[in-house]
Amino acid sequence: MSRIPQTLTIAGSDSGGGAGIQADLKTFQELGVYGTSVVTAVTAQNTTGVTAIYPMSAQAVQTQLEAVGSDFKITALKTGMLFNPEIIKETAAAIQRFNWRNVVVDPVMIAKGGANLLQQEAVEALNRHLLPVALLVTPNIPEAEVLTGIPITDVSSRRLAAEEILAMGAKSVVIKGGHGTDPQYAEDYLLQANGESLLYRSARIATGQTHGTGCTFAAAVTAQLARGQELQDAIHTAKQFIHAALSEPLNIGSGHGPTNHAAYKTVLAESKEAANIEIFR
Ligand SMILES: Nc1ncnc2c1ncn2[C@@H]1O[C@H](COP(=O)(O)OP(=O)(O)OP(=O)(O)O)[C@@H](O)[C@H]1O
Ligand SMILES: Cc1ncc(CO)c(N)n1
Repeated sequence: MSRIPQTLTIAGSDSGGGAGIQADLKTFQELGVYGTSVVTAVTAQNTTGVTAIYPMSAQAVQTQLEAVGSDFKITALKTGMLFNPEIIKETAAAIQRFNWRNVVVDPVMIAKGGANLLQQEAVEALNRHLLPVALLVTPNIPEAEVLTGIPITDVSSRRLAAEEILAMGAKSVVIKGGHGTDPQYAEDYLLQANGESLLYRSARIATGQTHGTGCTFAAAVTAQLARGQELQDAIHTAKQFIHAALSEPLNIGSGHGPTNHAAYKTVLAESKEAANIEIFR
């Protein structure tokens, strides 16, 4: 009997349900993998913004990691909001202790409304402890700029920033283009340690309902890795998943609404083209 792939998200709780742990678990479920979770912080949050952050103690994170790691066979995991250096260190230590592979690091820093989800002094800890154990790092453009100190203004500075992130020890990086300035396309740029690069391009959807796009994208990559897909294909599926989730908005909340995590399955069931994603080498 083949067992369901088991995954883990180490992230913050979003009471609004569109980002963080909630987005991750919904995405895992939609893609047919079993999701476990380690909560790093509880946020009071909705589509209009974050009103409070309650970080867990390092010990609370460590004991959750122990509970998951001692029982489940985790074949892929993602990290999201980690908030402070102590939580980052506990996370990196558990990854090593349990010999977890297929580690996707989403270096969550700032919520769409501007709230700081990662303390300033945690950036160095992220670079030092987590990037070296990452199979894939998934910064958006501003996060890639903070990680590297390189302003991303064109394709060559984007490449330079990606190279710098690999130099910190990550095996691959995808710089997501949601924050890009191109009105026509949303492009995600992948660079791997072997020098191979790919560009995933979709049409840019004109919508304000983008709360949790980054979490959802990284969770979809994680689910596909757990299911045995190769990295380049896992990113392709994730891009299709987020494109579908943005295409069929739920229209809930009065601010930046959440994406529709169920849309990808519906699109597949109707055997429509999931999304026209162009890939350039
Ligand atoms: N308007 C859009 N149309 C199509 N795709 C989009 C759009 N906005 C974002 N995406 C896609 O969503 C994914 C996440 O990218 P983005 O840069 O928005 O992440 P993020 O800023 O980390 O998100 P968040 O912080 O809200 O969780 C990428 O695959 C990106 O190409
Ligand atoms: C808990 C949490 N994690 C990540 C994000 C980034 O979208 C958010 N807004 N909230």
